[in-house]
Amino acid sequence: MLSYENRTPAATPAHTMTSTASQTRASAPAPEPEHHHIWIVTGPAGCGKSTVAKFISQALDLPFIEGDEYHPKANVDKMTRGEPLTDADRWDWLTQLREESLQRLASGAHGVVVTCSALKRKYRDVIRVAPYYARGARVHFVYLRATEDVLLARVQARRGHYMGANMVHSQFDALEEPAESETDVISVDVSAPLEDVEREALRRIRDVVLED
Ligand SMILES: Nc1ncnc2c1ncn2[C@@H]1O[C@H](COP(=O)(O)OP(=O)(O)OP(=O)(O)O)[C@@H](O)[C@H]1O
Ligand SMILES: O=C(O)[C@H](O)[C@@H](O)[C@H](O)[C@H](O)CO
Repeated sequence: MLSYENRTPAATPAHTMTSTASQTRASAPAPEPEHHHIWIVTGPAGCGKSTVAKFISQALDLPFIEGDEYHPKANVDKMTRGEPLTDADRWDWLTQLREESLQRLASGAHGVVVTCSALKRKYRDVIRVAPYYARGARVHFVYLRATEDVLLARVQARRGHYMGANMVHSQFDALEEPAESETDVISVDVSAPLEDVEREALRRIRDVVLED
C-alpha cells in the first residue's frame, strides 16, 4: 500500500507536538487520505505503459485499469489492420476510462492506476476534468518518454499484440508531448532498463503524494 501514512508526520512534525498530541496520534487510526489519486500512465505504443502501470499498481496496492481493454472492437480491428485511430475513434474511450477510474474511487479505492496512450493534450484534458465529478480526486499523468527508434525495437520484439511495428510512426505523428504548463505530468525517460524505469516512476509518484 502506498504509504499515505507517511503524510501524517510530514504534515505535523513530531518535534512540534506535545506529548498528549503524540499519544493521541499513536492510538488514533491512520487518517483517510485527503486526495484520491488517478495515475494515468501514458505514451505511445510500446513505451511500457502496461508493464510499468502493473508494477506501480502492485507496489502501491491500487486497482489497475488496462486502457487497451476498453477500446471497442472496431478500434482494435482498425489498429490490427494498421490504420491509426482518429480523434472521433478515441473520445468515447477516453470518457469511459475517466468514468471507470472514478468508479473505482467511488467503490472505496484510495487511488487507481490506468494505462491510456493519451497522446494529445485534448485527450489528457478529457481525463483532467475527473475532479469536477468527484471532489478529492486528483489526476496525474506519468508520461513514459522514448524515441521512435527505441519504441520500434520494443514493439518489433514483442509477440502476440495487435499493435504492429507499422503503427509506431503514426503514434509519434499523433503525439503531442506534455508541455511544461501541464503541471500534473511526471515525465520518465524509458530508455533505461525496465527495473530503473519502474523505480524512478515509483519514486516520482511517491514524491507527488508526499507533496500533496
Ligand atoms: N524499460 C524497458 N526496457 C526494455 N524493455 C521494456 C522496457 N519497458 C517495457 N519493455 C518491453 O517493451 C514491450 C512494450 O511494453 P508494454 O507492452 O508494457 O508497452 P505499452 O506501452 O503498454 O504498449 P501498448 O500501448 O502497445 O500496449 C514489452 O515487451 C516490454 O516487456
Ligand atoms: O490512442 C491510440 O492510438 C491507442 O490507444 C494506442 O496507443 C493503442 O491502444 C496502444 O498503444 C496499444 O498498442
